[in-house]
Amino acid sequence: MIECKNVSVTYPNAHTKALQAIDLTFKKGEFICVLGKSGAGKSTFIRCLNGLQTPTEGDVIYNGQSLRKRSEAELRKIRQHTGMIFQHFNLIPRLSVMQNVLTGMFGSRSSFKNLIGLFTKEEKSAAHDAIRSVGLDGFENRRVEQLSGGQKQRVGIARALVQQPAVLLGDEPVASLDPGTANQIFTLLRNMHDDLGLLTMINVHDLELAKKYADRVIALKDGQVIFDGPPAMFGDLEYKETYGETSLQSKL
Ligand SMILES: Nc1ncnc2c1ncn2[C@@H]1O[C@H](COP(=O)(O)OP(=O)(O)OP(=O)(O)O)[C@@H](O)[C@H]1O
Repeated sequence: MIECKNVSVTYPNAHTKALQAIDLTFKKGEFICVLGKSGAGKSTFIRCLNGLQTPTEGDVIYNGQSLRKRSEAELRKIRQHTGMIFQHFNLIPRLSVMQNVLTGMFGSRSSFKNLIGLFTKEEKSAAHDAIRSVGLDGFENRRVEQLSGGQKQRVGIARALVQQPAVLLGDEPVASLDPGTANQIFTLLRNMHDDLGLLTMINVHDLELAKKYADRVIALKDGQVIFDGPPAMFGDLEYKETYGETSLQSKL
């Protein structure tokens, strides 16, 4: 479904590569967590998968289509069914929950319709359904700035849902949340993943979340893949190699 072929990224003026020759294939139905310490390349990697970041070498093949040399309009079309959720939610704080969720449909509508903010009954009904499915029934008209972090991330997930996603990407979506809320968000994501048969890929700092929810773990270090396998195989040695220190559990 998504294939990375020898993907490298070197940022302008950087001395080292943020990603180095990544060769990986991801299939529908996989729930993947990407681990790595700060600066390992996790965000760069996730952003390459939907064309937000262009590899300086190599290519990303998305459903058989190369993302290389695409115009912004072509990329928007290709990623129409790729939902993305972010650490800081990327919502519009002064707008309502409903208005924020409806922006998830922008990619499939004309710019004119988006500009005048005209939505059909069916579109509004689909947004209502998404809001209900993330547990925010009754919050439709609430301004997003009045919500808690966990509720904001639910809005972010509802916005991704109305895109009718085939792929869901998360760039540290629970890094700003307390452990209990982080678990609730991961439960919601996992249920959504299973119900819709998605390909889900999420950057996460917390190994316990990765072990609890993922089918596959990828660990990055200095822009290279140092582990790719089932969470159960990611032990103390792998932890030490990834983070450069011993896991808390093995110290206890
Ligand atoms: N826009 C940029 N310009 C220059 N260098 C960048 C840019 N974005 C990231 N980098 C560098 O690329 C490397 C990988 O960064 P990236 O943000 O992908 O890591 P990360 O694993 O997501 O880190 P974190 O967990 O802190 O978000 C780092 O060395 C970082 O400093």
